[in-house]
Amino acid sequence: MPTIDRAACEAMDRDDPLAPARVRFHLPDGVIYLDGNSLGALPRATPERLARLVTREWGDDLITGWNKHGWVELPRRLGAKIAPLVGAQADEVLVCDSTSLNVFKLLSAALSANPQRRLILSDSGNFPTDLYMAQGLAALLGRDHRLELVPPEGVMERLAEDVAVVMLTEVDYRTGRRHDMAAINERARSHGVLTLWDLAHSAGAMPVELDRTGADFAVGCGYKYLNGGPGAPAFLFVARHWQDRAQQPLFGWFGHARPFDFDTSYAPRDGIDRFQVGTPPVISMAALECGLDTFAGIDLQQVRAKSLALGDLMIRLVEQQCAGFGLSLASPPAGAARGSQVSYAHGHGYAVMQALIARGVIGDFRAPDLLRFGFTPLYLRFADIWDAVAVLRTVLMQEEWRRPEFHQRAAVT
Ligand SMILES: Cc1ncc(COP(=O)(O)O)c(C=O)c1O
Ligand SMILES: Nc1c(O)cccc1C(=O)C[C@H](N)C(=O)O
Repeated sequence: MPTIDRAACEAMDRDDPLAPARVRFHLPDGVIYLDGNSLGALPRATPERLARLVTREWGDDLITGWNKHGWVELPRRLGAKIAPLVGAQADEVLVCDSTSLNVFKLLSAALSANPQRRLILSDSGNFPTDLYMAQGLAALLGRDHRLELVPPEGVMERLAEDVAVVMLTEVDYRTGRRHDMAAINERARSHGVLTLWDLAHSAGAMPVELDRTGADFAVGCGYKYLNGGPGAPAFLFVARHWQDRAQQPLFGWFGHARPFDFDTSYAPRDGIDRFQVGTPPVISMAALECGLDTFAGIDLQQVRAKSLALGDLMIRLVEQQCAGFGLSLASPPAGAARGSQVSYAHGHGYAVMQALIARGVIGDFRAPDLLRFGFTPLYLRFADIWDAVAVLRTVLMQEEWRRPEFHQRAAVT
């Protein structure tokens, strides 16, 4: 295979139809950001929008802001902006709560919709909070409810008549391995199993087709590829036909049909709105809206094509520049089986990542030994991948990771 040089990467940038989107973001000088799969970059519009919201809408308009500025409609308005990113109708998506909480709400709703069965199926690579939520819910419900874990490659085979709901994260947070959502939804449907998808590592990074593939329920994060800022509210999806049939377990007043009647008995709103619980976090929602607006006019097929091209480039350059330094590819080499990240195992993975970060290449580390590099097609350039791999080569060749300060574990990795 011919070697690739920086000029070839620059040529790819010149041909990139998404290159103009980079100016929509604030990106600090001297940093190559390969962690947008954990916390997306700051959209340029966000600071001014938040300043206006705080000083004018809250500062000057006080409580009247709820009606004057449509704060109460934010969960639906933002849901409608996420809907096209995940292949849903506008009235099937709601922005609210955290991903963890939404997993709990929708898992409980799915169990209520499949009452003859008690088993929640997931895979052993799923993100821990999803599994914890399932364990907590099973403990709360009792009556033989339980969570069963199988290896990711064993999910299809385990879908059978005893499973109530299969709960999966489409793209594995550690390796980037991608489940075949269409095939799993189809097999689940044929066995009467409901589906709950976590799209934390999919939404905004690739097209998702919830309706077309017949997904029942889904959740996702606002702070990763959707660029909503640290702790941004999450979203949930409930297929139309379940909205008035599946029981939302948390009876909050924002899910009430007439919250300002202050009735002492709960009566759910129609449709997706019953999945709201309490007051929407208006400031965080405004930041998330700026993140969603970075997708205006963006073609998701182009996002996917660029995401895979960035990943393929990284894999080729690491082979070319970093062979013999103890890295082994932990992600599927074939793009179709991968999300928007590439991971490598290394015996000193944590320290290698700290050394990279010290040189301005920000990825992250996932225990026990994975270096994780995420690709956000709206603001990454092909030349950034070249530069990041050059730094990785230096760190490995000069064994910079041996420095003691790179071995001290931080609280958040
Ligand atoms: C797949 C997945 N689900 C859920 C979460 C987190 O959920 P929460 O925002 O509730 O912390 C993450 C990342 O933190 C994740 O990667
Ligand atoms: N949510 C996070 C946080 O509060 C602190 C640090 C990282 C995160 C993450 O999002 C981690 C991420 N879900 C992952 O894929 O590992």
